[in-house]
Amino acid sequence: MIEMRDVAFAYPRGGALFQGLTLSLPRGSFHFLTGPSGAGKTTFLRMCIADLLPTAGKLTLFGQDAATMGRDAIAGLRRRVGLVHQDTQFLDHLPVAENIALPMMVAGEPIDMGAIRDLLAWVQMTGQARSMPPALSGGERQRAALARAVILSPDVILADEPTGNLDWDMSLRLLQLLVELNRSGKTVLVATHDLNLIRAAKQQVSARVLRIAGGRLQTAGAEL
Ligand SMILES: Nc1ncnc2c1ncn2[C@@H]1O[C@H](COP(=O)(O)OP(=O)(O)OP(=O)(O)O)[C@@H](O)[C@H]1O
Repeated sequence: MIEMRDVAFAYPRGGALFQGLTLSLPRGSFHFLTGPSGAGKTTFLRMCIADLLPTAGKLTLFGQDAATMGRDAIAGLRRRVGLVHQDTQFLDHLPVAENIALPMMVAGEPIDMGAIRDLLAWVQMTGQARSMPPALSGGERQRAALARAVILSPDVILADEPTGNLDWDMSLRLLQLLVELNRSGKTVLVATHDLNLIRAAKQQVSARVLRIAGGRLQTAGAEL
C-alpha cells in the first residue's frame, strides 16, 4: 500500500530530516512508527498522504508514484487513507456527529446518518453525538477523531500519537479499536513513543516497529 525506496526529505531551508528510507507497508499490516521527538514521525505520516513529497527517492502510494500524482489522484488517495491527527483538529462550533461527518461532506457524498450512528456506537460515544468538541475528554476526542478518520471506510489508518495525552486504560481502549480495524483488514500505522503501548499491542496483533532516529530507519520491520 505504501512503499518507500531510498526516500529522503528536507523541509525548505532545513537540513535533511531523513535519508535512505526504504520500507514497505503491505495490505493488512500493523506497524508502529517510533523515534525521539522531532525525529520526523509526523512528517513521515504527511508523506503517506502525499501532503509532503520526498526530496529524493521514490514514494509509491497504492501503486502510484507520489511524484506524478495529480489533484484527482491525491483526492482519491485521501479517501483511502484515514489520518488521526495528533491534535485531533475538530471544528469546535460543530457537534461531534457533524465533525465525524465532515469527510463525507468534503467528498461531496450524502451524509449517511446510519454510518455515523454505527461509528459513534463503535467508539462508545452514542451519548456524545450532540456534544461540542471543547466539552469532550481527551479519550473521547481521540475516539471521535478515530471515528472521523474511518467514516469513508479507508484501507489505511494512520494515527499520530493517538494516546499521547491519555491515561493507560484509555490508551488500551484506543489500541483495541485500532486492533479491531486491523483485524477487519485495514492497514494500520501508529506513530507513538509509548513503548508500553507497543508491548501491549504485541499481545494482540503481529505488529512491526519502524524506528526513525538520526534521519535513518534503524530497525525497519523488527518484530516486537
Ligand atoms: N512545516 C515545517 N517546516 C519546517 N520544519 C518543520 C516543519 N514541520 C516540522 N518541522 C521540523 O521537522 C522536524 C520533525 O518534525 P516532526 O513533527 O515530523 O517530528 P515528530 O517525530 O513527529 O516529533 P514529535 O514526536 O515531537 O511529535 C522537527 O525538527 C520540526 O521542527
